[in-house]
Amino acid sequence: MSQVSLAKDKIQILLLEGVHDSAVRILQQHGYSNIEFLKTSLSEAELCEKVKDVHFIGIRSRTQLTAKVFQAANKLAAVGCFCIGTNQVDLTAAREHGVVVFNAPFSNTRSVAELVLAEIIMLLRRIPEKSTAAHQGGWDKSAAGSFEARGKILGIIGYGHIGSQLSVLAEQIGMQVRFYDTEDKLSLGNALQVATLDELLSIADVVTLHVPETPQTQWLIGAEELQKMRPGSILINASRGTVVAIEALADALRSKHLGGAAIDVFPVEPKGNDEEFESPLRGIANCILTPHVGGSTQEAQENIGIEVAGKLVRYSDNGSTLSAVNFPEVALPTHAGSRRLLHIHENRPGMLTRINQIMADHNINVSGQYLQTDAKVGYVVVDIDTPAESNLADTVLAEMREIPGTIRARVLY
Ligand SMILES: NC(=O)c1ccc[n+]([C@@H]2O[C@H](COP(=O)([O-])OP(=O)(O)OC[C@H]3O[C@@H](n4cnc5c(N)ncnc54)[C@H](O)[C@@H]3O)[C@@H](O)[C@H]2O)c1
Ligand SMILES: O=C(O)CC[C@@H](O)C(=O)O
Repeated sequence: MSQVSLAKDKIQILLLEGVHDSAVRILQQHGYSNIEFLKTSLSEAELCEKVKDVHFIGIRSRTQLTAKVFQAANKLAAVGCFCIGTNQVDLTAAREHGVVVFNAPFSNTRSVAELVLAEIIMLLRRIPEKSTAAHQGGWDKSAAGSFEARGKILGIIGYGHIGSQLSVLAEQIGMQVRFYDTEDKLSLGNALQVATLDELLSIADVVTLHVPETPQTQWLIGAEELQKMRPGSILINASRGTVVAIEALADALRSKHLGGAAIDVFPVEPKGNDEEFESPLRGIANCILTPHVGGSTQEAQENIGIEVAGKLVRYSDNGSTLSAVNFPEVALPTHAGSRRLLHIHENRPGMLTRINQIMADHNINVSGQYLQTDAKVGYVVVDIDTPAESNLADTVLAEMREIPGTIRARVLY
């Protein structure tokens, strides 16, 4: 057996932020037993120390994988984001270090959509403040300021997986859906796309945000945009905390320009359940504050665990990068009966020729070859017919590593 391919029990896996047990189960079922499981996230300094020996890391939304962390992570092959958002990972730095990043693009979509639908109804009925009053011994039995959702206009910003799923659910309770997206989107049911954000803000009774965190969505909703919303209307944000200027929102709620808000994500979130949550929104009436739990249901977390752990296993066992978010995608058949070599390199001309020259020099029979590139990175997978006990794969790997522009190369177990 090759000296350079790592036995599965030597492959170190670090799972952070209490990812669901289903992830551990899947990894163990596939022979990966060297798993460290932590309930919390780690700071950059802690990560830089910890990742030195780690081959695979699993995180959720709190752990920041910065360029510095990738610099320290010499052995890291892949990152699994056990969530939808990948803004917490420096995807460029990961790619430059040959680290493949996976996520779960729709495992918690339904959970977020259901929570937002519930919040729409609760806020239109002013339930948060009535409930708070009742807990304090009050009895606010009144219809003033309480409305049905039926017939109201729901304005969705970002009509992707979550936005469009919510659109379907909201129509089922009689809401009229309008949406704004920077891309042309297929409208589901009777929903209609509007041309500008301003138009959406000026017509909607409820505005809800479902955009990713990008430079374009940072502070997308500030004081000016809030002023453009209809008096008494409602704002919901379960996307990312940097999308809404939170002080401006607090002002708009205190002045009663807005009738209510539900916020699940914040510019700064506590690192763990023991840290105090600070926000200018605390104590404001008709404002639901939730601790970033839009996707936190048993169903979603279990599915995410299975999906992302499965992607890590397929990459580790087979080299498959299908659905990676920062890497050329290659879907590969299994490689029973051959040794599989992976070569990740800067996308320069002539790389494949050089790899094939090494095979020719050793008179190796190549039984399969796969190449995928993007603007920056090339990914070549080569299956070679060589007996398991031969050290030829090690020799070839060593020579492949010498090719200028090589980022990372390995031979699969
Ligand atoms: N609160 C939670 O627990 C939770 C759970 C899951 C996802 N999220 C967040 O929700 C976001 C959306 O998830 P999704 O699965 O629907 O993503 P998605 O990629 O399917 O959809 C995002 C949509 O936003 C649109 N968009 C991008 N920039 C825009 C802009 N500037 N203006 C208008 N539209 C814009 C895109 O074209 C796309 O249609 C995720 O990126 C994540 O940050 C939060
Ligand atoms: O579970 C999490 O930490 C994040 C959930 C959500 O924001 C996501 O991006 O999927």
